[in-house]
Amino acid sequence: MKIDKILNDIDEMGDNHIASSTENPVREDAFEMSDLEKIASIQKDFKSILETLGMDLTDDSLKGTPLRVAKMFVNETFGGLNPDKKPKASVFDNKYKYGEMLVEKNITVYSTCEHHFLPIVGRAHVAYISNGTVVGLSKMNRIVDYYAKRPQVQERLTMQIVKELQEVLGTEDVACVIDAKHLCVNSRGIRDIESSTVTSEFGGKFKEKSVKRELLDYIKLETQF
Ligand SMILES: Nc1nc2c(ncn2[C@@H]2O[C@H](COP(=O)(O)OP(=O)(O)OP(=O)(O)O)[C@@H](O)[C@H]2O)c(=O)[nH]1
Ligand SMILES: [Zn+2]
Repeated sequence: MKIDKILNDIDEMGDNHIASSTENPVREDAFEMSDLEKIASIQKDFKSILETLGMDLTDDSLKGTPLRVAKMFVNETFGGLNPDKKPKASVFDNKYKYGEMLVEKNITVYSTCEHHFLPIVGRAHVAYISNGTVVGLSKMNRIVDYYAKRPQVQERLTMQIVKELQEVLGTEDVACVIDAKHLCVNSRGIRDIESSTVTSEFGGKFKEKSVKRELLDYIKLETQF
């Protein structure tokens, strides 16, 4: 009886409380509000922030800002919090039996640092080795963009991209490297305009030294943004 209860408690914790480390910390009731309701609520809250800062919301230039920001947050900047917007990745048979790695490099990353709500701007390089299935090239860019459009830390974003492509392609052999500037580091705080952050996740064969080396040779991290 006692052991049943313990097992049951663990089960419940698994279902309800322990988010896997690659998931964004999103509340379970996050989808109870429609996008329109979210926009209305953020509009009110952002107006309040501007008023607290002492801004005159009757000014022509400012009066539309709360609604503008609310729409931008829900539809654009944080659109990736809405699972309905997850890209449908069309996959095809690898009929031509292409057996080398495929690298989609220099994918634009616009994300938002979840600590300061300032932009993260950079490039993602995504690679996979086909296990019989190939994916439309643009879908890799779309997957990057979907996960980027959330409050993020770069480490999690990198892992989410790899995990999603592993599921889509049915193979562990997926890798992602992101090189990005965090405006919270560049424009405030330490104000180091030159520094950027590199994160990587190497799955399956990409853990092997020679395969990893090949990928790093292709992407040569010299991208300027
Ligand atoms: N690991 C990681 N850290 C991040 C990322 N984006 C921002 N940060 C860091 O998160 C940290 C937050 O630290 P805090 O000390 O709570 O914030 P703060 O007082 O504003 O820190 P400063 O930026 O040093 O002024 C900072 O060091 C940021 O540089 C990210 O994607 N990954
Ligand atoms: Zn930050």
